Amino acid sequence: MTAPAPLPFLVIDFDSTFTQVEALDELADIALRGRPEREQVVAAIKALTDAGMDGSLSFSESLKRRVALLSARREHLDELVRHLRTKVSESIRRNQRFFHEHAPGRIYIVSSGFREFIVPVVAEFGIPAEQVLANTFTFDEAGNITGFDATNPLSQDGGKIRQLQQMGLEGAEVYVLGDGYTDYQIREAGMAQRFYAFTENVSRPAVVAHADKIAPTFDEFLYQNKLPMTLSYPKNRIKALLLENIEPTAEKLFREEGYQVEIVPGGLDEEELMERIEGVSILGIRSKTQLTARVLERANRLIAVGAFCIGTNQIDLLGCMQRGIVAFNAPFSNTRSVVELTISEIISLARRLPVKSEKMHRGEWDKSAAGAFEVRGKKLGIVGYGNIGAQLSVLAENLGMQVLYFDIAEKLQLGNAVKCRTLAELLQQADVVTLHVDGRPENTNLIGAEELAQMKPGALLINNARGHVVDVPALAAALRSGHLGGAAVDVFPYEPKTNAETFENELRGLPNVLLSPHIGGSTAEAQRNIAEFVPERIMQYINTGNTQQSVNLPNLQLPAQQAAHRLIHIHHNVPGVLARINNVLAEHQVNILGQYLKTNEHIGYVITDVNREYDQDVIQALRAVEHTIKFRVLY
Ligand SMILES: NC(=O)C1=CN([C@@H]2O[C@H](COP(=O)(O)OP(=O)(O)OC[C@H]3O[C@@H](n4cnc5c(N)ncnc54)[C@H](O)[C@@H]3O)[C@@H](O)[C@H]2O)C=CC1
Ligand SMILES: O=C(O)CCC(=O)C(=O)O
Repeated sequence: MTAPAPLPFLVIDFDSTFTQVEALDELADIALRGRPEREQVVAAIKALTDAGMDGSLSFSESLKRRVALLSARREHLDELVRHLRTKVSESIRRNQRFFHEHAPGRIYIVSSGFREFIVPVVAEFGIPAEQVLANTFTFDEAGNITGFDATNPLSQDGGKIRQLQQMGLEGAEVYVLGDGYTDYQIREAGMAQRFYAFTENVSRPAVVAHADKIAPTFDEFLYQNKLPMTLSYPKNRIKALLLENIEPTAEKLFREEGYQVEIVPGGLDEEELMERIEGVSILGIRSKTQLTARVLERANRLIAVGAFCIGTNQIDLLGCMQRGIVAFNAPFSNTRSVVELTISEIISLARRLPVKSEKMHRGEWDKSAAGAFEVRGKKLGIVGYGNIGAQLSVLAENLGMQVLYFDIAEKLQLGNAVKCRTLAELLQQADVVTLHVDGRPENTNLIGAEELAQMKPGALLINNARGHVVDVPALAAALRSGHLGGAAVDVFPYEPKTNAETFENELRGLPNVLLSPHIGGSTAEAQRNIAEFVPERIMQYINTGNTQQSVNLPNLQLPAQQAAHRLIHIHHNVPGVLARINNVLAEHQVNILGQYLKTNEHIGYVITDVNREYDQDVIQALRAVEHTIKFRVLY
C-alpha cells in the first residue's frame, strides 16, 4: 500500500459521533428501568442534550441539569459500556483497522461525556486512555452518581477550547469531527484548521451551517483526506434515483445502506432521463422508463440498474453490459399477482361481466345467460409457459380448465397441460388465449390479424404480457366484428407516463373488454417483495461483486468473504485478458488468494482476491489492461 497522506491530529467527539447515541440519555434509560417516571425523565434529559448541542442552552447548564436527573449508580455504568459497544457508529466500526493503526499519539476523544464509559469503549479501537479527554463523575459511598468534577474544563462552557489549549497542539494541523456546537467552537477559536460536521447519526442545521466540510460518514472523512479506508468508496457518495413510484421499502433499504436517494413519482422520458442520469450510481425503474443507448451515453457513474418488475425489455441490456453496468430484476416477486389477475379476467370475460356491469351503471337490468359460460372444461391456451404461464397452468387446472400451452423453449409440462407444437395449433383450439411471453422485440405483433383469425369464433384473448405483443387495431377490429367474444388487456404499446395523463387507445368503449392500467403486478404483496428483492441484489453486487441473478452480467456466486482486497474487473471477452491481469499482479508480487471468472459471448467478469499489501501502481496497471471495461477495488 502506498504511504497514506500524513494524518493531522484528529479530535473526535464521543456522543452521537463515535457512538450513535447520547450516553447520558442511555444511562438514564438503564438507571430508571422499571420506574414509572422513566419515560418522562429520559425525554427531559434528551431535550436538555439537544439544547446544549445546538447552542440554545449553555453547555454547563445542560450538563448540570442532566446529571441531576440521572439517578444512576456505579453498577449501571458497566451495563452502559456493554450497550455503547453495540452502538458505535457504523462507519467508525467499519474503519476499526484505521483507528488501530493511527490512533496512538494522533487521535483524541475530546468529549463533555464521561471517561468512565468512554475509555473502555474507545480502547477497543486502539485509542489509549490518556488520549481520552472527558469529564469524570463523583460518587457517594453507596455508589450513587452525585455529580461531576466541576474543576474539569470540559464540564464548563467553552471547555473544549480550553482543553485543546492545554493539549499544546498549537502550530500542528488539527481537524475536529463532531456533531455539536461545542465541537465547532474549537475551530471558531482557532484551535483547529477544519471542523467536519459528522452527520451519520444526527444532523443539526445550526452545526452543519458552520462546518468547513460535511462528513456523512467516517468513510467520507477518510476519502476526502486520502486516508486509508476499509471501503474503496464512501457509500454516501452513491446516489440512487428511483422512478415510477417504487414501493418505499426500496428507498428505506438504500438509505439504511448509507446511499443518497432521489425519488421521482412518475416515469421520465428519454430526454428527461438524460438530464437526470449524470452522477447517478443506481437507477431504479419499473416497466415504463426506457433506458436507451442515448441515456447510457450520459450515465457517467451508473453501476447498477434495478428493474423493479419482471420485464427488462425497457432496458438496453447489451448496452449496459458493454459498459459494465449490471442489471437486476425481480423475476418471481409479482408472478402470483399476474396469475390471480388473469384468473379473475378469464372468469369475468366468460360471464360477460364488463357488459353487465356497464349496463347496471346505466340503470339497465339485463338478467340473461346469453353468451355466459362456465370456465370448467374449457380450453385455456397459454402462450409463453414461463414462470407466469406455468403457475397459471396449475391454478387453471384447479378450476377444471384444460390447459394447452405453446412456448418457443422446451418447458416442463405441469399437471395435465398439453404442449402445442405451433402457435396456430393452440389458437385454433383454445376458448381462452392468454399471453405470457416476454417483451423481446421479436414478439412485436405476435398476435396480429392473421393469428386473431385463427382463433375460434367467440374466443377470448387476454394480454397481460407487453403492449407491443398484440396488434391493437387488429384486435379492435376482431372485437368489433364479433369474431372475438371479449378481451382483457393490461398492457399497451403506449402507456401514460403518469396518472395525470389521459389514456388513449382503440380498445376504449368496445363491449366485453376489460381494460386495466398495467396493474398485473400492482399488489401490496408484490410491490413489497420487489422493493426488498432488487435493492438486496444491487447492494450485494456493490458490496461483494456477486452477480447472481443479474439479467445481463455473467452470473458469479462468490464464496464467503476472506481477509483480502477484492478487485473487480469487467472486460471485453477477447483472448488473453485474464493472463494480462495475472501478469500485472505477478509483476507487483501480489499474492492471489482466490480468483473467480465467468464469461459470456461479449464480456468477461473476473473477481480476484489478493492479499492486503499492494501498491497503488497495481491499480493503475490493472486499469490500463487492454480491453478493460470497468475496474473497481471493492475493499
Ligand atoms: N402486466 C403486468 O403487470 C406484468 C407483466 N409481465 C410480463 O410477463 C412476461 C412473462 O413473465 P414471466 O413468466 O415471469 O417470464 P418468463 O421469462 O419466465 O417466461 C416467458 C416465457 O415466454 C416464452 N416466449 C418468449 N417468446 C415467445 C413466443 N414468441 N412464443 C412462445 N413463447 C415465447 C419464453 O420462452 C419463456 O418461457 C414478462 O416478461 C413481462 O413482460 C410480468 C409481470 C407483470
Ligand atoms: O408494475 C410494473 O410497473 C410493471 C410490471 C410488469 O410489467 C413486470 O413486472 O414486468
